Amino acid sequence: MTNGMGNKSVVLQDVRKSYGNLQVVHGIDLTIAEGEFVVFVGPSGCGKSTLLRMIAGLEDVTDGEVEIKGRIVTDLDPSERGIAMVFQSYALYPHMSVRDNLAFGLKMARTNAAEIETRVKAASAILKIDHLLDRRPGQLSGGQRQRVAIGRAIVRKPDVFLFDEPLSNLDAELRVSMRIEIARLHRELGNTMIYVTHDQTEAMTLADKIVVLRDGRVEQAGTPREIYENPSNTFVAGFIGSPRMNLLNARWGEGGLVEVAGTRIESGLPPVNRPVGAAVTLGLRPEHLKVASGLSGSLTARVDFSEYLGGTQYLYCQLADGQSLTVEHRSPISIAAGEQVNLLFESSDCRLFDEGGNRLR
Ligand SMILES: Nc1ncnc2c1ncn2[C@@H]1O[C@H](COP(=O)(O)OP(=O)(O)OP(=O)(O)O)[C@@H](O)[C@H]1O
Repeated sequence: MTNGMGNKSVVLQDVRKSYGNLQVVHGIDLTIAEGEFVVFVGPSGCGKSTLLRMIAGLEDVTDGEVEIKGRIVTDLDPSERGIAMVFQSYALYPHMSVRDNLAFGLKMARTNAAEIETRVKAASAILKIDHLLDRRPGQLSGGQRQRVAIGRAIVRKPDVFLFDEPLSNLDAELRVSMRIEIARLHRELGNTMIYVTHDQTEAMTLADKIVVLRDGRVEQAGTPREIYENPSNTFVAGFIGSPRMNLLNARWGEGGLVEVAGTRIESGLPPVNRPVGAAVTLGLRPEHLKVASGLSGSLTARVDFSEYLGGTQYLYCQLADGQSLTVEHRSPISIAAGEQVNLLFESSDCRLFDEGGNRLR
C-alpha cells in the first residue's frame, strides 16, 4: 500500500553539512514521495548517516532546507518533525519492560492512558511481540530487541520512519528475516521510510528508490533496476552488484568497435562521438559472460581461481593483457583453475564509460 504516492513527503534543498572547515555533505537535492521507501547507500564515510540525522533533526543543517509534509522543519526539534527513528543500537531503556519502552514516548507527550494501551497493543500485534511485553530488553534476543525499537517508532504514528542501519547488529540469517519484516511493515503501514545501509542487498530488496552517495554527493538516484541496469558512472556500476561489474580498460575503435585486451568487440553502441583511440571503460556484469563451448567466444581468458557455490560457479579470470575478469558460470559442467575459456556476451549487455567514468550512451 502506498498511500497518496505522488505527494511530496520529504524535500531536501541544497542541504550541506560542515564540521568546522570540513564539508562532508555537499549540496544535496532530493524529493521523496509520500509512501516511498528510499534507501541511502554508499561506502563508509560517504555521509549517509549525517544526511539521515539532518532529516531527523539530530544534526544541524549547515546550509539548505529540509521540508517534511510541506513544512520547513530545518530549525525544528526532532519531536516536532513528525518523524520516528530506529537506530542500529536499538537504544532501549534497559530497566523498563518492553511495554514501558513502547509507551515511554507517548507518556512523555502526555497521551492518555487508553490511547497508549491501544497503540501499544496494535504495534505489538503487528510486530508479533505481544508475548514479550513484560520482559526487559536484557531478556530478549537481538531480533526481538530490534522489533521493540521498531514498535517504539510505530506507536508514535510518524509521517516518516527513519532507519539507521537497523539490521547491522544481527546475524546473517536474522538480517534476511528482519529485512522481509521491514518490507512487510512498509506494505502494511504505507508510510514514507528512509533507510540507511551499506548493505547493497538491503538497498536492492527494500527500496523503491536507491540513492547512491559518495563523498557527500549523490552519484545516482533511481529504482533498483535503473541503478543496476543503467549505472550512470563507474562508481555506481562497481558499487551495486555482487560480484561487482567487470570494468575493463579499453579503447574506442572504428565503427562502434571497442578494443579490449587486443580483441575487437562489438559494443552495441552507435558510433558515439569519441575519437578513435580514446580510452573508455567497458562494463560487463559477471552473469552476462557465458563460457562458449567451441572457439566462438569473443574474449579469451585464463581461469586463475574458481569458487563453487552450488547453483553457480565464480570464475576469476585473467585476460591476455593481465586485466582481471569475473564470470558467473551457471552450468553443471565445472571449470577448473588453469583452463582457458572463450567468453560470449550480448552487445546489449555492454556498458561503456568515458575517461571520467561517466556513462556513454
Ligand atoms: N562530529 C564530526 N566531526 C567531524 N567529522 C565528522 C563528524 N561526524 C561525521 N564526520 C565525518 O563526516 C563524514 C560522513 O560521516 P557519516 O557518519 O555520515 O558517514 P556514513 O556514510 O554514515 O558512514 P558509515 O557507513 O561508516 O556509518 C565522514 O567523513 C565522517 O568522518
